[in-house]
Amino acid sequence: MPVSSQRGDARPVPNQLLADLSRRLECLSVSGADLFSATLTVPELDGVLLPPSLPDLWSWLRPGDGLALIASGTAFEKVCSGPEALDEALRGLDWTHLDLDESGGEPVAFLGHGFGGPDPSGLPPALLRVPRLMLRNYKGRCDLVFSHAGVATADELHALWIKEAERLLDALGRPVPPASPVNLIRLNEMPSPDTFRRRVRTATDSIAAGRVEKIVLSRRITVAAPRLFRPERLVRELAARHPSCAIFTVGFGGRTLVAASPERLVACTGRQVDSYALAGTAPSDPADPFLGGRLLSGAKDRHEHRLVVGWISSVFNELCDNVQVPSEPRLMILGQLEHLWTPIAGTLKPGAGFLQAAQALHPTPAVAGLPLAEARTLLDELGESRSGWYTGAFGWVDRTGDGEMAVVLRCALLDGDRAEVAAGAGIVAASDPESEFTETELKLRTMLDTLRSA
Ligand SMILES: C=C(O[C@@H]1C=C(C(=O)O)C=C[C@H]1O)C(=O)O
Repeated sequence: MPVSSQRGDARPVPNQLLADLSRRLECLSVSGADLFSATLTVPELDGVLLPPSLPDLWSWLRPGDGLALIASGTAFEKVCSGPEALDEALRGLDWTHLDLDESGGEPVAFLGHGFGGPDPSGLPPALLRVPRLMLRNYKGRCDLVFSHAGVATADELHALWIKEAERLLDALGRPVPPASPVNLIRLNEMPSPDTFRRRVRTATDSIAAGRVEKIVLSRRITVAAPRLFRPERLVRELAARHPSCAIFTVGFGGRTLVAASPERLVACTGRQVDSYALAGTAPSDPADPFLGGRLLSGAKDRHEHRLVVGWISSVFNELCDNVQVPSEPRLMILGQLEHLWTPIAGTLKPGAGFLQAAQALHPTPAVAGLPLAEARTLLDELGESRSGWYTGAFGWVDRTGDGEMAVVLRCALLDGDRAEVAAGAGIVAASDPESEFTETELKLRTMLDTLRSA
């Protein structure tokens, strides 16, 4: 079984890799701990950055940072009632780790959740998963992390882990050829364009009446393709087009959520934590000599952005020391779109951790509104519904509390030949229904254009 690197599907990996893994994993057995993981380095797979075709694919990529986490199988999974329950589930785990090559590579749990409230897609409100096998590539170096929940003899553990390694290596050996673009058919749209415009008007009336300062309204479209969508093909397209984004897949019950999110909810390394305020959007025209000028000098977008910066800063002031907030936003350019962007950083206070920060930051006013409670009430009154974890969060955390979660945006929920895509826009006092509609169309296009080649 020749296995080749996914960089150019060109570099063969020696066939004895599986035999070597088998030898190195001999004589390990688990007793006592809820969860047991073992990490070993695998130079033969260095440079593998893209996920292969695997059922129920879970993966997290930051192509720009040379990071890929590719999961195969499940050692431990817990469906939770919401983000708070994720924290409890993780805290309660007794997790032992054996670092066979002393590479320092920690095992990770993937975790994600929806926006909150009913989710018509039927995805669970929150999920925690530790894969049976995770391939991690960071800056070209590869390690494999094997995990198991419950007691197992050395023979049982060996058999389970080698079977999973076989499955992953076999999948990595199969190339993922690109596909020619197809036309997509729009099947349905929620709400209709006119209803969306009407909701924007009601929202600006509510803002004028002093009920809320900002509210985010969204649209969702289901499309059909003349072939089955392939998550691994969509990931390749997204990684090529948006290498600075967090690109992730969450496979569940035959469907797969795929996203290329520009918005970091939280990232944590040691005690250092940061989050992105991303709000204020305009079409990006590379031929425009005043690129970004409209956004950086526009009163409406600056106001919309300032509200998000202020809110995230106040969460950071509760949880962190040395909070750093740049005085001026930068511009984030993503294909046809540009956003106002302020990265906010701090040092976690004693007692505060990654999951606490992730919970406190969800949902930011970039995806919900301000003040939050009133915005949620108004969203319900307007009939806004969020499906398939859109505007929830997804990411990973290791046992030491290092990790990252992204806001679920620029996403598609793939189901056979169908895909559901969603996009929203922040509404403030000066918002105009037609421009907000156009903004959501542009955001939808990020995913719809890419889906044509998936
Ligand atoms: C809600 C979305 O995007 C959010 C809203 C933005 C805005 O209103 O300008 C910009 C980026 C995101 O924080 C989306 O992409 O669906």
